[in-house]
Amino acid sequence: MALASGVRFPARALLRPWSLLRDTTLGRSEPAAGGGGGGDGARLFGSQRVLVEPDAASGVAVMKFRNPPVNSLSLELLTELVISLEKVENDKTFRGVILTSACPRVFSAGLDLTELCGRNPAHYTEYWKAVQELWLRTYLSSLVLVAAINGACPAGGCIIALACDCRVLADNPKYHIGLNETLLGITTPFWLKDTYVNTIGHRASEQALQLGSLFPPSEALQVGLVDQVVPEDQVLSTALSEMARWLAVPDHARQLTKTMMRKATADRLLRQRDADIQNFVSFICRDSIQKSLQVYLEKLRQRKG
Ligand SMILES: CCCCC/C=C\CCC/C=C/CC(=O)SCCNC(=O)CCNC(=O)[C@H](O)C(C)(C)COP(=O)(O)OP(=O)(O)OC[C@H]1O[C@@H](n2cnc3c(N)ncnc32)[C@H](O)[C@@H]1OP(=O)(O)O
Repeated sequence: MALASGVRFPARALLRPWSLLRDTTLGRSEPAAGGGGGGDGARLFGSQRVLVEPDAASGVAVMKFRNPPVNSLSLELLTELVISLEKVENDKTFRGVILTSACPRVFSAGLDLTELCGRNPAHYTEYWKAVQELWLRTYLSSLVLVAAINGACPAGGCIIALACDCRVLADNPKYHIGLNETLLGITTPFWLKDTYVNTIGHRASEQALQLGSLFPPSEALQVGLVDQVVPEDQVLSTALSEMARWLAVPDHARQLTKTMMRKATADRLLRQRDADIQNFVSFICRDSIQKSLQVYLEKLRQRKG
């Protein structure tokens, strides 16, 4: 699939990209933002793991991750998110997207650890390209992106939220957000570190990244990781109000300003994408890293039982 940033998608997506977008119940979905959703528009954008509720009247689409139980970012979910975002972005009806979760209590558990364990280098290469692609597409999107964080938001979940223009978090002490990679025995790639620094500053990032801090809502607000913390049942309505505030600004001026603010960070990755992939693959293939990840995954599984 030819995308602006040059990423190649899984063979099945390359052969039949829309095979990933079959399904769905989308035509029957609830209107997103004050009516007008559903119908053919919804059918056009949604997929099995990404539910899209478009509202042509407001120009806003609500995009819900639907990869139970915890919206882990599998290769399929990453691919479907990129395709859905691209389709919304290419439809001039839309000026904004709200990213949220259709799974209870979890926004996203981050990268799918089963994609990082026990696979071969070709798989890791394909997977990391898809991670890069989603980040570039969200971080550089000309649309206004608002994260309506209605659940736990560790690691890769936080990365998606950080790429948005604005973050609204539900006020539930269980809904932690942050980059906890070090606790898994892995490190954060430089471009995600840069995004963290851009959001919460150097000193706070230095501490939080090394400690693998996951912040409860009040602390996330205090450190500037999120912009608003609101009662759980008001997350979506607050995200829609935030969206209206951002959409009140003329698109061209806002988009140019966004590009001006984000270009240097994105360019750092764009200049060395292949090297970043190679770094990732050789890092993740190390026996010690594989062992750490497997121990972490096993702990997660046991915690449940
Ligand atoms: C030198 C060069 C360096 C280059 C760069 C190198 C490396 C880059 C590193 C890449 C960055 C990685 C970032 C990541 O995103 S790693 C993923 C980190 N994620 C987490 O730590 C979150 C783990 N999950 C949780 O904490 C919880 O699941 C929860 C999200 C808080 C939800 O809790 P709960 O509702 O109680 O659900 P369970 O814990 O019972 O989970 C249900 C089910 O899901 C499985 N699972 C959970 N998270 C993941 C995951 N991320 N991937 C895959 N599977 C996951 C969990 O094991 C349960 O499965 P079973 O039902 O089979 O037991």
